[in-house]
Amino acid sequence: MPTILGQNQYGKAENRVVKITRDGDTHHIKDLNVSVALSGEMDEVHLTGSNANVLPTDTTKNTVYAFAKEYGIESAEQFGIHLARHFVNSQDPIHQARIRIEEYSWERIETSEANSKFIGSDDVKHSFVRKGQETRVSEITYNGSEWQVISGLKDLVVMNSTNSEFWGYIKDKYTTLQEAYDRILATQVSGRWRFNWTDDEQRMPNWERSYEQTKKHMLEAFAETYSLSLQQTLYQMGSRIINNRAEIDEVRFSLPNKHHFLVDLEPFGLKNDNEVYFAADRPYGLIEATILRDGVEPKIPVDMTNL
Ligand SMILES: O=c1[nH]c(=O)c2[nH]c(=O)[nH]c2[nH]1
Repeated sequence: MPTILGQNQYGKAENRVVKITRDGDTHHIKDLNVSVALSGEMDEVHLTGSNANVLPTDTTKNTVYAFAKEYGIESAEQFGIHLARHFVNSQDPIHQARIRIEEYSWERIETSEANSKFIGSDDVKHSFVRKGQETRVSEITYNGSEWQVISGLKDLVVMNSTNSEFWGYIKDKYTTLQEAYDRILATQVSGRWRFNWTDDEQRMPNWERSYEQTKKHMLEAFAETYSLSLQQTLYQMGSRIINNRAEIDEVRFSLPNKHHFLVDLEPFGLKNDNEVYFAADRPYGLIEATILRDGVEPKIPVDMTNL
């Protein structure tokens, strides 16, 4: 039975590229998910197995990272135009390039005036929260006499583009991790906090204001902590809440370490001066801990996935 090869395309999908532009100590982020699809004279590779017309998908991936360095990422559109033009103009067998780009937007974490004075600058210029609302969660339990209220949030994505190090850890025969003295620290915060209000008769917290303030303290602690580990940052976020919110006795965080690896651009004759990163989605480190007011019993479940 004769068969016909129909439409076909190929390339590397979902190249996660993060570009940090450093303007003094003010940093700017571009965070893209870039998918490349090429088509052209590709009959042979499908029909006979000859790869003579195939630019490897691996090369298309490398090109994305190299172009982030060479041309910068002014906008997704401008970046996509550079890539598409390059693939079509540089390789005769490639007649069409389709570049699809998703862009994740980031906003700066604002720190309050008092804290800014405390850290001696107007604002933290390297701390960001990803746009798009987090999910706010709560769990209310009542047994006829006592209340337990736990509130929290999930899917709040934050990043520090500097002021994070990780070194001095155990090295055994399986350790390959290089010590880091200036790395990106990024996480998707899942946090729960338990109120000490248990009784109708007592004054009830202002739940809305409490949430806003708790989130603010948590974000400020993330932005202002010079981090030697995500564990240390987590503890600072929790204790900042306990110290500033009298209505909360216990905080638990589950923080995935969203790793950003510097891309090796040396093979392309380019220097990567802490600018172009590969944002890996898995596996990830998972750092979890509870922070308690002194003398208080822990009640937030260790596993918060169903909370
Ligand atoms: O902040 C970190 N804590 C760790 O425990 C850890 N482990 C690791 O490989 N990287 C990191 N980073």
